[in-house]
Amino acid sequence: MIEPAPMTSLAALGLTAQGGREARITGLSVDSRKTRPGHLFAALPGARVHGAEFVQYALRMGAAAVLTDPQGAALARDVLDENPDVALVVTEDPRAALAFTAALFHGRQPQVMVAVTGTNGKTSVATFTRQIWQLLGHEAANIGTTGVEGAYSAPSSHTTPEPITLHELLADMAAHGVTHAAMEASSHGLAQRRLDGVTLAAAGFTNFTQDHLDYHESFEAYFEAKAGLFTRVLPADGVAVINTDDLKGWTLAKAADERGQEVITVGHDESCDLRITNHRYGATGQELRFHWKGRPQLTRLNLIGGFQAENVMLAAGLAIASGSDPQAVFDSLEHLATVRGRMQIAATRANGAAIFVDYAHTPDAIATALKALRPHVMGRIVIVFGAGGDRDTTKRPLMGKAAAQNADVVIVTDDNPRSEDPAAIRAQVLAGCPDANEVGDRAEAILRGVDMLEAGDALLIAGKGHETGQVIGEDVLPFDDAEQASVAVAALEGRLA
Ligand SMILES: CC(=O)N[C@H]1[C@@H](OP(=O)(O)OP(=O)(O)OC[C@H]2O[C@@H](n3ccc(=O)[nH]c3=O)[C@H](O)[C@@H]2O)O[C@H](CO)[C@@H](O)[C@@H]1O[C@H](C)C(=O)N[C@@H](C)C(=O)N[C@H](CCC(=O)O)C(=O)O
Ligand SMILES: Nc1ncnc2c1ncn2[C@@H]1O[C@H](COP(=O)(O)OP(=O)(O)OP(=O)(O)O)[C@@H](O)[C@H]1O
Ligand SMILES: N[C@H](CCC[C@H](N)C(=O)O)C(=O)O
Ligand SMILES: [Mg+2]
Repeated sequence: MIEPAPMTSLAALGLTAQGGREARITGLSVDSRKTRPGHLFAALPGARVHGAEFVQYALRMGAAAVLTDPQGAALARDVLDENPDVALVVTEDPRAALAFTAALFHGRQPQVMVAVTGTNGKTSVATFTRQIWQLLGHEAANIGTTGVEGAYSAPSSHTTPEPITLHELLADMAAHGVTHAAMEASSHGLAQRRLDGVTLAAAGFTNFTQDHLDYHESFEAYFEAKAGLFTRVLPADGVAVINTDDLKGWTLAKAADERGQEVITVGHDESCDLRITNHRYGATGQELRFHWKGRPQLTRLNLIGGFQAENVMLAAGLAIASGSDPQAVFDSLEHLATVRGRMQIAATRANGAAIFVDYAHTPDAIATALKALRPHVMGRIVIVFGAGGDRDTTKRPLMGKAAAQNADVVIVTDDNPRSEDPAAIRAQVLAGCPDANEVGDRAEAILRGVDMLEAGDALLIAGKGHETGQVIGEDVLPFDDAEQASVAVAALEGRLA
């Protein structure tokens, strides 16, 4: 990683400490266990505990300053009174302050940045945007669930990295010549102000359906978090690129317009700036006809699923919104490659039946993925899926229902049970699809699914996409759906020793 920028006084970071006290800041931390001498420790209100409880440990590790909210200042008052040399910055929204502080501390980001939010499609849109930029000759990367990919590679533990990690990363990307970056804005990331310090040229919205109701209080709170990308993070001179096939898109387009942002609408409606008019589906891709500002365009996409065409259109809109030439963008689309684990053809049986791996892990995504597969498939569609442990429990029966309504054969299995009893999770899913087959072991479920395939049939293995592990309790066991699909085909067709 690069050396921090030389702006290390609190004032240079835009912060004012109580009593005007100054401090020389050598770094930033939110976790007392990672605090180092001279750090500004951000004591943030948490879901479980207030970070101010750890101020005493942060000071023991050598913190020179503390950033917190009034509640945190009260909680840590005794320990701060005993350490009068430590500068204390109190603000109503310390997460937002931390985001701007991290941006100033690290000082650089790729010149052109865009972000995309929505329940489903963020990784796909960010990846397609990066691919378009690369095809146009830019040094580009995407940041999100699958890590940092493109002209710069790094693993990531979050879909939207935390501000300190994020700005350290962006500065390093810029130092390595990355000029264009597309990032995912998760609802957690937006609610926690993780990307408030990023300067965006454009922001995109895909769609809004159920997920994460374990974290957000209500549907409205979940939507408000997403809307923050347009109402708070994207500046007034930024461009909002919005899929209006989802009615919530119109609400966001109005909000963006009211802030003075230019709006590019994407979708099937006649009024859309980037309007999809026709798809023709084949076994390995689709042809797409669309209009840009009323003028027709034709392209072939080597991608499965009508929704991937919508994601491509949103990515094209983001590239145009951030300065690329529209015709050059449209000409690049036929070269786009499948996003790992998103409607990816993982294996094919000797009889031609194809096996797809997809990351659908919400009720809407399961329904969408199955419906999207239908026009590419002449025979039956079999689905193998489960629901993750320690996540929104209310989505489980709805995922089961979506599978039963849209597939011909349903096999319910395990998907990252984490700390929960896998059989109990399966039972909750099965409540929505009582006629389904239940096979707990995911490898066996995939084998059974593959075994059922006759000529013209297809198998959709949903939920894990690019993931390479199955999380059971505290253990992560190696597991890769695409690899298991190949193993199953080889085993059934006698190609294994
Ligand atoms: C639910 C959630 O988002 N939690 C985030 C939140 O943690 P929290 O509020 O539970 O923190 P807490 O445990 O109560 O602790 C409060 C504070 O004390 C600090 N602390 C704690 C212990 C200690 O010894 N010392 C110390 O300083 C913590 O660093 C924290 O700042 O604030 C922490 C940092 O301030 C984040 O690391 C943490 O993300 C956790 C790791 C996480 O798993 N988040 C996931 C759910 C997430 O963000 N997912 C989205 C994608 C979702 C999707 O779209 O699929 C993502 O963008 O990745
Ligand atoms: N535009 C879309 N509309 C509906 N469903 C979609 C759309 N795009 C993707 N999906 C479904 O959602 C799944 C996840 O796609 P993707 O990884 O692009 O979304 P994401 O928003 O990044 O998800 P996450 O919240 O996990 O980061 C896909 O595998 C597919 O099943
Ligand atoms: N980012 C999502 C991914 C879910 C993927 C699925 N395999 C699961 O474990 O539920 C989450 O953490 O909720
Ligand atoms: Mg994602």
